[in-house]
Amino acid sequence: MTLSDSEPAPAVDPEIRAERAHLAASRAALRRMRDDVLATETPAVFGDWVSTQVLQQARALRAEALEDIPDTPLFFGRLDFEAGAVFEDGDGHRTADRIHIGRRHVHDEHGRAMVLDWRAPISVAFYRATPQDPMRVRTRRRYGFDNAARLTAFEDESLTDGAPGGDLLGGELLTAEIERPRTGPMRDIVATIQPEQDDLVRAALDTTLCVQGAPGTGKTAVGLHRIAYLLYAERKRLSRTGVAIVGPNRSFLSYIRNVLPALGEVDVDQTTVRELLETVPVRRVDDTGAARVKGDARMAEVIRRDLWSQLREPAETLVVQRGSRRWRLYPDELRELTDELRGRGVAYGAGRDLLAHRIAHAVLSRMEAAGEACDDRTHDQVRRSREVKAAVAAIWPKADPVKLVLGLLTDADRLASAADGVLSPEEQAAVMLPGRPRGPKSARWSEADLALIDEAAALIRRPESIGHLVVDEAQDLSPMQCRALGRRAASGSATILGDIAQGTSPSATGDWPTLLGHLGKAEARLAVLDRGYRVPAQIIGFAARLLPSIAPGLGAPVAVRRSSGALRLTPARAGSLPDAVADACREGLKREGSVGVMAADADIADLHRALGAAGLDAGVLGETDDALEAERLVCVPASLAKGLEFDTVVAVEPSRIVAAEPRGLHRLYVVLTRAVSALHVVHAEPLPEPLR
Ligand SMILES: Nc1ncnc2c1ncn2[C@@H]1O[C@H](COP(=O)(O)OP(=O)(O)OP(=O)(O)O)[C@@H](O)[C@H]1O
Repeated sequence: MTLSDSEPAPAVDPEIRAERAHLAASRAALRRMRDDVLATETPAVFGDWVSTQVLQQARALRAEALEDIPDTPLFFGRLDFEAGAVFEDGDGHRTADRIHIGRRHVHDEHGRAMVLDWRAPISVAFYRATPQDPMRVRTRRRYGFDNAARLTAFEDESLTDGAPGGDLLGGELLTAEIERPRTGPMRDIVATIQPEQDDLVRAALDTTLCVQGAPGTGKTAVGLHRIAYLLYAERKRLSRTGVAIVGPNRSFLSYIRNVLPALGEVDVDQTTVRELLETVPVRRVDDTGAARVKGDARMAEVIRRDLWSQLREPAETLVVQRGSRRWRLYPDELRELTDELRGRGVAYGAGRDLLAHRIAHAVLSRMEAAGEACDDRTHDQVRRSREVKAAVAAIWPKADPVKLVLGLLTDADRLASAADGVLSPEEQAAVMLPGRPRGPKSARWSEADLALIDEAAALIRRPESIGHLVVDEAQDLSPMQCRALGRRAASGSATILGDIAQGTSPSATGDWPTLLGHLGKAEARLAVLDRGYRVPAQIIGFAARLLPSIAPGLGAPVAVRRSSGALRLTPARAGSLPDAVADACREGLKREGSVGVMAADADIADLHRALGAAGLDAGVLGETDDALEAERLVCVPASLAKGLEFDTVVAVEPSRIVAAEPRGLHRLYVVLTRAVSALHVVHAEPLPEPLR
């Protein structure tokens, strides 16, 4: 129906009108705050181009963080407190105690808060107050918005009228948010974070957290919101040391990339383990046996032994010529210096530098004893002399991590001596590199090799640590990858997120304490999330039939949603499978949201072609970074499904997904738990046994 000029516009509730006015005023205030930042002159630091650039970059980042994202409402809630709980003016005269809560802090030109940041301590009550413990809140208000971010509704919850609160906080607006048809990349959940999640989001920076959570319990959401929270609460500390999130692959990172910017955080490194460790190009996938041995923590001992076996017994007397005089250090003295350094547990590279210093020091002591005047310059000259350099090179040769691992994995005798008593002969044979690479560039490295190179690199020089590391899908990390990540958070803390039942890598962990031990974070706080916000109960019930086989002892999440008709199984004849898949896609596309067609990786190309022939345009995940944004219908190789969600999932031929890899049942569990509204299983072969 369209309104003609003569018809009056429908009356807007005065409360909504007032809230809209506050929203508009807040938006204007945010614009002013951003303009102010942009208008500040960054002082040109005289003659210091780098400092000027740093200041300008900081200003640009601040301005970017204050950008108003048009389809993201600036506030989403309001708390009305008991009078005097929050604000009190100078005369002791109490004013209205009301705060609007939003994604960032907004103030007017007098500095008065118009919207308070959800991360501020006072906002905690929005997420935790209940009628049993109202935290001085009288009323909690939540807002509803249309797709254009126009405020259209609100919902008040009285915390003082004695009515018992529900199990979940958020009432109908929460239900609407959870049931919202999914399209494109992930969104933040800042308006509806639940108490059990908020408790993890706001854990102190020094706490290393490990969250085991079934599919859809909000682990990724918790990890992202925790980053935003920590950057707010500990901005000073973290601006020096940094924050990073490590996800399983690029498609996943692309799926989550909008969440932190929507929360005003634009300066977080989002990466994969492979990218983090990639010092040589990866050109090969290891077979399961090799990957398992290379990922085993025993490899650390093999590498350590090989590196240190390069030290040589001092055999020759060092003679340093200074003017007409010669100064000697005998092999015994050199051995003593070397042993002392080794005993101190220094990194290999640092030990090498220190040896040169120690030798120079010993020579100088001799010179001084003979009455020569020495100073720092003399020390430097001796340390850098040809003779001292040659002695250090002979005793403590330079080491290169890539060459070390290449040498170890291409020379069976060298490996045998480093791995003696650590790896069995079969295990040693399994890790050897194929072919006869002539050098690091011609070797065909695998992803598991990267962690070995990183181990060697860290033994030579310890890497810098970052302030906080969030690792998602951590159950798939090998012990060697854990060590690599743990080193990067050695002086910081970490948030480790995962689900043992979704472990698909050859080295996937069977329990968290072991993995945390490899990370060097044995003291982590272990938490469990078990309320599922994504997958409807019927689908979870179906997928959970796999649990006794893949993760005995782990339960299914308690689904927050039921949706009738969410699960469909369609048996098809072999020849008509593509038609049945196309029909299922058409069915899914009738709804509002995204449709993910998931199949064994090897079947995706054929499936994509068949859909095209049936007149269905589909993207292929992994081929382009924006497949999730560009298309509503996306073909998803099973190996890339982890962490993602689609409104409808069409799971094609489960038995082939299972047969494709050793942990195929785990992979199938991941695939079956990606659907928000509907799961349609299409198969010509019999379903895997637990699903029959
Ligand atoms: N408190 C909440 N309010 C609204 N939506 C939520 C809430 N918690 C989680 N969700 C939604 O549930 C879905 C699943 O969340 P998320 O991807 O973080 O789960 P996960 O535990 O990482 O799942 P998986 O292990 O399957 O990858 C997302 O769409 C997320 O937005």
